[in-house]
Amino acid sequence: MKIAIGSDHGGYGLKQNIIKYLEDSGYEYNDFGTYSEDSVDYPDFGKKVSESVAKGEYDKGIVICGTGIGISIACNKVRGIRCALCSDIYSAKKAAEHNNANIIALGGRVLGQDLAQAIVEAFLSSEFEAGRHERRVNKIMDIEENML
Ligand SMILES: O=C(CO)[C@H](O)[C@H](O)[C@H](O)COP(=O)(O)O
Repeated sequence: MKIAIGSDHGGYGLKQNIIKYLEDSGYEYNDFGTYSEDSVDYPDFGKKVSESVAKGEYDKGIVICGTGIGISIACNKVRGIRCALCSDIYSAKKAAEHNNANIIALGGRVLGQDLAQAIVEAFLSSEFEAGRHERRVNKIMDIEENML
């Protein structure tokens, strides 16, 4: 599985920790930045990760800002992206199983490193269950296709 990961300065520290987890777990990944704690704008990094996932270059994405809110909003503006902001393991698992989320957003100023790693592990190791959930996800994508 190929993973795209990105953050702003508020998520930089947690991103480095998650990258270590990805490496230790044998995931292939690309780090779209940011590459320091210098102040940057989270939409720039949400866009890079989202476009790479939407194009099919990566299977799933991980994005991190201070709260996870701003970068998740930005990601969800990209056609084909279903980005789920998660602060617990159950939601991360269900984001994959029920919502077919292709990006998870985390709050670098919200989560401890161990919990964040467990959330990422739940998201990456869970698969879409389809069935009744497929109908609902299709309705979400219909909204995107027919936006005003
Ligand atoms: O979600 C966010 C904004 O909606 C993020 O937390 C940003 O990382 C945060 O806004 C950055 O704030 P800063 O004061 O510029 O570090």
